Amino acid sequence: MTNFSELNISESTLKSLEKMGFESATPIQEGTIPLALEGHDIIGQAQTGTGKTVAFGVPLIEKIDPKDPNIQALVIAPTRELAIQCAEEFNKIGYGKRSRILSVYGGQDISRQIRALKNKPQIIVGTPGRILDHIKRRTLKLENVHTLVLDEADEMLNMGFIEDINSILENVPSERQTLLFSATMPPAIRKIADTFMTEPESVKIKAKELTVDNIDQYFVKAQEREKFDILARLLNVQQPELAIIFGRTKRRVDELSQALGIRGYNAEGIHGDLSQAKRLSVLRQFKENKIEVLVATDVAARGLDISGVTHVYNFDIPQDPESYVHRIGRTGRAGRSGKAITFVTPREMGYLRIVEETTKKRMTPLEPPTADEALVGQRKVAVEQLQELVAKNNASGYREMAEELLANNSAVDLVAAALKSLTNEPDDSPIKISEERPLPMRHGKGGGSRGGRGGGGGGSRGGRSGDSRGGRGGERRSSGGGRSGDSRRSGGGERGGERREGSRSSESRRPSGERREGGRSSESRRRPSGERRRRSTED
Ligand SMILES: Nc1ncnc2c1ncn2[C@@H]1O[C@H](COP(=O)(O)OP(=O)(O)OP(=O)(O)O)[C@@H](O)[C@H]1O
Ligand SMILES: [Mg+2]
Repeated sequence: MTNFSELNISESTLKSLEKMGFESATPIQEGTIPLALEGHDIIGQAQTGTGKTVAFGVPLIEKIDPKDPNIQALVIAPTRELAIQCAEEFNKIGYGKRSRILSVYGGQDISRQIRALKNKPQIIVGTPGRILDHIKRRTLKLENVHTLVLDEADEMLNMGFIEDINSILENVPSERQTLLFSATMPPAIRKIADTFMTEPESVKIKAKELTVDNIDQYFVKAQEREKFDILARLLNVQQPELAIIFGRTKRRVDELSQALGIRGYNAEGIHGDLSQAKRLSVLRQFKENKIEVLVATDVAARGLDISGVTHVYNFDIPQDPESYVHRIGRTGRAGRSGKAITFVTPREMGYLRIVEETTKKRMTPLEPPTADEALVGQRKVAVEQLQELVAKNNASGYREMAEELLANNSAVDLVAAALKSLTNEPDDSPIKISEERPLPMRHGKGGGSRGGRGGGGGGSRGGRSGDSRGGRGGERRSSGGGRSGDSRRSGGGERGGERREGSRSSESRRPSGERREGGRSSESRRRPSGERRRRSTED
């Protein structure tokens, strides 16, 4: 454990870190901060939730000249929420130096941002589309930028932002320091490094597994139509403090959050078709524990740091192992423990194996709880609630009524009735969740069956290049349309249900005729150039 004071950090920043409650540097911070302070370009890789933001945030803040009113640093992030979160973290790190930080992202009134840009921010954190928009409007001047950060660069590549980033960088001096960070570094990241960086130093925190140890990983094998009831029972039995449920499409997220609401859970959905105000308010309520279950597309998979997330459920297994790593990484952060439960249909078992091969970690099979077990879970909560109420001792207004009731009934009957009324009994109100098509058949690298666990993946449909793209006739999506930031965010031309938001999942909808290469690395799944589409909603 290294103390921050050993890392050549200024007094004011050390004070900020202390104020943030950090005692010692995490390995990625220890590995990158001194190198970055020496001016090297850096590719930093470390598991989810291990403090990468501070790893680039500290050198960034250290390099800001407080007397220089120009924009000195630019940080690019793939989603709006992440841009905001980074800016908030920098505000804390830069507290002592009074650094001026501004986030710019799509979905927020641009004239407000233009006014804010006039207040001489020194650091800009933003999403690619909106940054580009400001450049085109000449409201963002980047000629004095000396430090550039790409957070979750591989995701920006997946989302088709590479051209935007290229255009942005034409406006940033080539004489600069570039820092690039992510928990996963698929081979395609090399391309970004070659394009945007100068002799980068790679700092990879060696770990046996790609996922942190403190996340217990399970899978539940179930048919598509059984998944919702199993999910509801799992929530009853596992009693998460805060849970994130990932679904594959926006429609899925809408249906799931509604269905959970009907069954009595405090759930809300978040995806790219919601207004920015709604996205932010849902996230805020979740952070404040006013919502217990957040249902999300991959828009919430990267980088978001919400303490108290004890469970992540992959209602749909993600298509890419990288997406899996980031999704489950929303729990088990900063050394806390967490549980990740992934639903997989028998047909999709091949994906599970690919995920396991990538993470180098086996998931434990989990038997779906029975309705009785779920009921036991809910009753336990009712007992706890009742005990809490007694402990609070503020029900004096009810004592007289209680005595009356006790005069005419047995105490046991009364308490039993009270418990029953407090129990959210698993209810069977019919819920309609549209069935998702299973992912195309796919084998794990090893291919063979694993001791009766899987079985499923072996199909005969020549899957990889074929069935992934066929079939979903009538699907449309915005083609990226106008180049300026806002135009492509709304995703207005897309159809309600059919869209996928997952990173590379859009691959599966490529018009036929384009071959998807086999192999499991995301390099091999990268879209051929010229076919770069962005996920429509995130800038
Ligand atoms: N030195 C430290 N000591 C204790 N906690 C820390 C330290 N550095 C960062 N943290 C906390 O750890 C949590 C995770 O940090 P951060 O969001 O930067 O992770 P990350 O590595 O970027 O994860 P992801 O890959 O998911 O983006 C945050 O709540 C952060 O405040
Ligand atoms: Mg991060």
